[in-house]
Amino acid sequence: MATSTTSLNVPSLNPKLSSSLSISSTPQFSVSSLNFRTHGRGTRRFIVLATAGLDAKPTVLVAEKLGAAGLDLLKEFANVDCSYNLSPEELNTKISLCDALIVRSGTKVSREVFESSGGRLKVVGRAGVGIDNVDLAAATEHGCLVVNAPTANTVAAAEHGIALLAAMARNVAQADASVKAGKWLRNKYVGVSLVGKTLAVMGFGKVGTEVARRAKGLGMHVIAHDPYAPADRARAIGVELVTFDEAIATADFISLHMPLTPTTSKMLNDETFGKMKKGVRIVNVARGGVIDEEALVRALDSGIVAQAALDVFRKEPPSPESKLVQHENVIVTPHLGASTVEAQVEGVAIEIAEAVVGALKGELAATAVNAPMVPAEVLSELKPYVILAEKLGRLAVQLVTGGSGVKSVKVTYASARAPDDLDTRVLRAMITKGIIEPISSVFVNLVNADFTAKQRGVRITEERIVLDGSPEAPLESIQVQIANVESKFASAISDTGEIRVEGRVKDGVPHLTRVGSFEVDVSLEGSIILCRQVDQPGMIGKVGSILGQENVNVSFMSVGRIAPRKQAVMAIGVDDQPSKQSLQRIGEIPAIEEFVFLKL
Ligand SMILES: NC(=O)c1ccc[n+]([C@@H]2O[C@H](COP(=O)([O-])OP(=O)(O)OC[C@H]3O[C@@H](n4cnc5c(N)ncnc54)[C@H](O)[C@@H]3O)[C@@H](O)[C@H]2O)c1
Ligand SMILES: O=C(O)[C@H](O)COP(=O)(O)O
Repeated sequence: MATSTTSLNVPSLNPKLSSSLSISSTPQFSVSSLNFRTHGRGTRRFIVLATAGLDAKPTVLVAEKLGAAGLDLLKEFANVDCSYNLSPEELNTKISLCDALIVRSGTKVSREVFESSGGRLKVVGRAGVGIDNVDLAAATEHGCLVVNAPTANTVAAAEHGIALLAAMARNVAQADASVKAGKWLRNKYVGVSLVGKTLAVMGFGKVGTEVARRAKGLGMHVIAHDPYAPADRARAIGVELVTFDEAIATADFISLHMPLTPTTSKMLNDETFGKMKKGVRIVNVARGGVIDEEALVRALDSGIVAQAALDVFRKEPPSPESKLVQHENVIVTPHLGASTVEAQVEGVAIEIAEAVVGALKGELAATAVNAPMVPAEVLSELKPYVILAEKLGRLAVQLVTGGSGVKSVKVTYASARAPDDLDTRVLRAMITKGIIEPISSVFVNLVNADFTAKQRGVRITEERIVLDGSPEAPLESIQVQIANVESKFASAISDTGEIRVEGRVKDGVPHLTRVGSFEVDVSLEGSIILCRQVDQPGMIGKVGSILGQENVNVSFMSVGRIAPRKQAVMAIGVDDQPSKQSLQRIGEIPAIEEFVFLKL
């Protein structure tokens, strides 16, 4: 049965999106724009979650206990529903009313959760490090950002690892139980010393490093195995990085600190236990799944493993009858690694609340785990190009004749920057968004852009033209070409047979500068009418007067022509949508050979 405390009476603070850039207006809380804010956090890296239309409070479901400091932060911005111990069915039902979900390790955020959310769930916040309880693939497919709190429980977990190490070596738990049972077994509980022993730290990340530091302070010889850790970081604290086999073969104690992934799953198994020093002692504050638990029982029974201290289990809570839990040489704790007052009341709670609120506001998420990381300063510089990219995608796809099928898109960036100095992932994502959103009900953001394109069979290739000259601006132009399609505006087809639109940023404003083989210049605001005509005097006036009669404001007009009195393309920017009748009258102007109305 779920316990539920809901706090909805929070101050009527309307979230303000600072420095925000709304690219399209879609319903509240739908993720459909990119917002930028530089946090001034030095070199931290960020990704963008696109969020739009936040003119009412979002709802955050907190499904596991979160520290008060975090809840207070959330309540300043959102309606907060604290509902603990939800069954999977209850979670699936509730989730469709929530914009964000915060969990710890006790809640499985499965594919069904994302499917049940009906597209409303925008952020999952994991109040801790391990994200093995969140279906990341499903989150990404649904455009849902997953953020975690990767730093605030590091010391707590490391201290728990050391606590278990010492408690195991000195039989603290067993001796405590026996004294409480009225016994006094001074000979039975003789322990082993830590000083001078070799500790193998498996996974030399944040927690592993802190465990290593502390173990060195206890006089242990520390080695570590981590295929991805830099050797100089290990050397700096006097730890040698070794191979997996060397680590397990030489260690008196093994402490596990790697994440649970398909590669690390059951990495301690019958075979690897067989390679260990007889009498090895194992501490696990990482994840239960990295050990084959049945194999560990066999290794304990055979004496290969003298003792084990376990904070985590494949299935939590483990069955009370579990042979492993009941083994006399095993001590256990109920996944307490992160559970200190310092880590939970403030640390993790604040870290995750800030990440979730920031993501809901459309700010840059520093701790996103399922989206590409793009530095804030890069995003800030690319801001107008991001708008340009989406609008070019949107224009290009509207030029495709219905039923043609968009399969092959080529994006060409012309820039004086060295290729390594231009990160185009956000631009590619926004072009994808521009192309896919007008032709489907799928909502696209930086999280799911590549996945969505792949799923719809749209192949997006990118090409760079390296220009001479000053690399002041990141880009000179962006060109979007759609191949193997017919166009409802034949003039948009380039001499090489693709639909082609090109744009650039002028004075911070995105402009359309080429359609097919015609050069134009129209700012990408409002909507655009493209007309092909025989170049002759009075055309601008004729079209302008039809629009004027309907009070449609013309923001920009530009004519691109092959040669005087030959074919020309006129691009007309309009603030409002003209009526069908007006568009029809424009089409009936004798010199006009074809025209198209495009919404931006
Ligand atoms: N018991 C708890 O309450 C508790 C608390 C915090 C963290 N944890 C667990 O500890 C893990 C580590 O946390 P962290 O903050 O140090 O994460 P981290 O990402 O900083 O470190 C994980 C390290 O494991 C390494 N690694 C990955 N694959 C490996 C492999 N096959 N072999 C060896 N090393 C490998 C990575 O390179 C990385 O350096 C988390 O994933 C989480 O599951 C548990
Ligand atoms: O991965 C983590 O951060 C730890 O396992 C802590 O999990 P918890 O938040 O459920 O205590």
